[in-house]
Amino acid sequence: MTPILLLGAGRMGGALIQGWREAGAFPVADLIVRDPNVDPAAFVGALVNPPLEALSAAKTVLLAVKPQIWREAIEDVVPHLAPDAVIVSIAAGVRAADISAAFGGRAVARVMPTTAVAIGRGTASIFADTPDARSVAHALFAPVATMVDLDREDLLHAATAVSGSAPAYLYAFVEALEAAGAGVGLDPAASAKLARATIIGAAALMEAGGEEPSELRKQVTSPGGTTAAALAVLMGEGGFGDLLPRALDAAIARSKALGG
Ligand SMILES: NC(=O)c1ccc[n+]([C@@H]2O[C@H](COP(=O)([O-])OP(=O)(O)OC[C@H]3O[C@@H](n4cnc5c(N)ncnc54)[C@H](OP(=O)(O)O)[C@@H]3O)[C@@H](O)[C@H]2O)c1
Ligand code: PRO
Repeated sequence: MTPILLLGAGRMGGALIQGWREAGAFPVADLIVRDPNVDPAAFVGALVNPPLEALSAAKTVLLAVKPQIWREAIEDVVPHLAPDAVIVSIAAGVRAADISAAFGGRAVARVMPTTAVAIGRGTASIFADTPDARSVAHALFAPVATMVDLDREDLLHAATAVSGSAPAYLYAFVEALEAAGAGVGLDPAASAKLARATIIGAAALMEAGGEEPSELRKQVTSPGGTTAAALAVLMGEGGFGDLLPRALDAAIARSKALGG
């Protein structure tokens, strides 16, 4: 399945390269990077923006450009690809059938990853047209992500809302917690330190103990105590139970729109 051609090496393509490097998954010499403004020094050892003729060596093509420009980004590439190259797209919303048609009928897998692939702790929701394409997607993401196979392509919209976008929800929560802590009198630096360490510790505890989030929540929530008072706000009317379905609906609608 190598060499791997990355069309786009921005935040997500770059995160994958970093994760593969740290996991020792694919030698950097097996990577071909095509991204017009990339600094070759960031990908030493890879073939960076080679002449189009060199792209015929690629066995796997990772489509990692913005959904809005994917068609123009592949136009001059497709005629140079090997007939049996497998396409793996991480572009939000863009349908496998459209990608396959634009790539001359080649097999396609779609993956919705998260940025933590950079440290081998990503998540990857995977859908593929064919078993071979699914195997290629598995091989790309197994070294850096927890994988979930989807048996219907339309579920990728939901997976994007629940997983691909979700790291940003957590970071927004931490930002808000830090700001709220400063708002109730903590020094901003102390609030940031407390908020970040608390969230990281809580996530680590969830991972280490294997207990349900609801059980862990109960362990923190003394009857009639401070946590119960705060959760009445966060989980009451207008709280998480209302907000998250609305947020997921918004992400899903945007994912569908990006697919055209
Ligand atoms: N970021 C995430 O958390 C995440 C998660 C899951 C999936 N995705 C998907 O991953 C894809 C990339 O997202 P991203 O966040 O990595 O965006 P990004 O940081 O903008 O990366 C895209 C890269 O593609 C480059 N590019 C532009 N035109 C190109 C062309 N013609 N050929 C090759 N490369 C080209 C861009 O260069 P310039 O910046 O110079 O234009 C940029 O470096 C999107 O489709 C997105 O839906 C992202
Ligand atoms: N980042 C991409 C977006 O915001 C896809 C999921 C994460 O559209």
